[in-house]
Amino acid sequence: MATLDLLSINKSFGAAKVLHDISLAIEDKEFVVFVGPSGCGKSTLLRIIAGLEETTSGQIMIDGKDVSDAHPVDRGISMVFQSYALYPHLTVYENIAFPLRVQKMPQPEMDAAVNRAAEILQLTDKLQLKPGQLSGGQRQRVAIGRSIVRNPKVFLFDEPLSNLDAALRGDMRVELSQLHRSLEATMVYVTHDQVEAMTMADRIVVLNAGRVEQFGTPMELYHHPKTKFVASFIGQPNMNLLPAKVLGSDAKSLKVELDGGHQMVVPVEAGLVSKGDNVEVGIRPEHVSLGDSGLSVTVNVLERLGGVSITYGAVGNGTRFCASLPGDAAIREGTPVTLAVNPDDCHVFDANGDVLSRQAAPELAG
Ligand SMILES: Nc1ncnc2c1ncn2[C@@H]1O[C@H](COP(=O)(O)OP(=O)(O)OP(=O)(O)O)[C@@H](O)[C@H]1O
Repeated sequence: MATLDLLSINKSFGAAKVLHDISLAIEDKEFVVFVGPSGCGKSTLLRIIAGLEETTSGQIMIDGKDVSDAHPVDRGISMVFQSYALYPHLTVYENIAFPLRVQKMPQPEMDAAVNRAAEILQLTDKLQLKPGQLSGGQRQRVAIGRSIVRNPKVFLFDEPLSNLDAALRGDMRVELSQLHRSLEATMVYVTHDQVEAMTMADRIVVLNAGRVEQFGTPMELYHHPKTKFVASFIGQPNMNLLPAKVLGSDAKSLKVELDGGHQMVVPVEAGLVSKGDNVEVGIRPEHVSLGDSGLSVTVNVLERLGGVSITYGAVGNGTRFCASLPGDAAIREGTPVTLAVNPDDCHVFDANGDVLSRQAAPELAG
């Protein structure tokens, strides 16, 4: 398998610049997920790695070798598409074997390679069927099988699960994670679904308008988002962002008043923020609990999922607020509740959307 390095990749389509100076070092055997909203450039970046799209400038290195000008088939990569791209008139065996037939691989070797892939993907008893006789999940596995037999240095996946229903997507997520472990392969996976990113990735690249917003492990992004964009993109339900005013600060903490009047001291450095400035305080729905003091929230909609109760309501001047409370929480639609918030769990974003650095030990600010 292989390392994959992107060095200052820029891409424009005519006058439109869609990728801005992207540099990433992806390690051998890593599962890296590119995630971001529609149009942020993730598919273009993947296609550039595959050689299906040219860069405007920058270099692509696979295992330390510059492949920027190499033909796609010479890069040692294999790509699985959202659309499966199977041949409907060929059997599963022939679909998986297709790249090996093109290479004119001898039949015994081809049988061994296809059978191994079919075994890994639990398709052994489907090899003589046509794609039309398979479920969506099985078809996607055939497409993955066609990648595996090529024994690539790097696997690329472009939204491979988006045509599947929710339950099957969940199963395929687990299968892909297991596949990654058993193949010990370097994999790059594109999705707009942050749950896929969080559950499968060793590290996630969050893209925003053609720029890398943050590159880190799922838990780094969840606990230490560098920007409001990352904070609100990672985590489900989305992080709440409450307008707040800075009342004061010292070296280690910031005192704020949230929309709705609740005041708290958050253990973050003030940086360039000072008294009177407007900031936003990020509070994850799962980081609040029913309490005697805290945020006063009117519950508009309540979704009881059994394990958790999700409430959608409003604080202060109507700012939306979502809370995820454990179990069958004792709350009712249309009634106000008080939600306790631990300042250690809060994030503060300045007017540019950048997070204020966190301090370990909170201290009261004046
Ligand atoms: N061939 C092309 N010609 C012109 N513009 C393009 C071309 N391909 C992509 N773009 C533009 O580049 C930007 C990034 O597109 P890209 O498909 O990489 O986004 P994405 O993040 O994968 O989005 P999605 O999740 O919707 O697939 C978009 O603004 C898109 O319109």
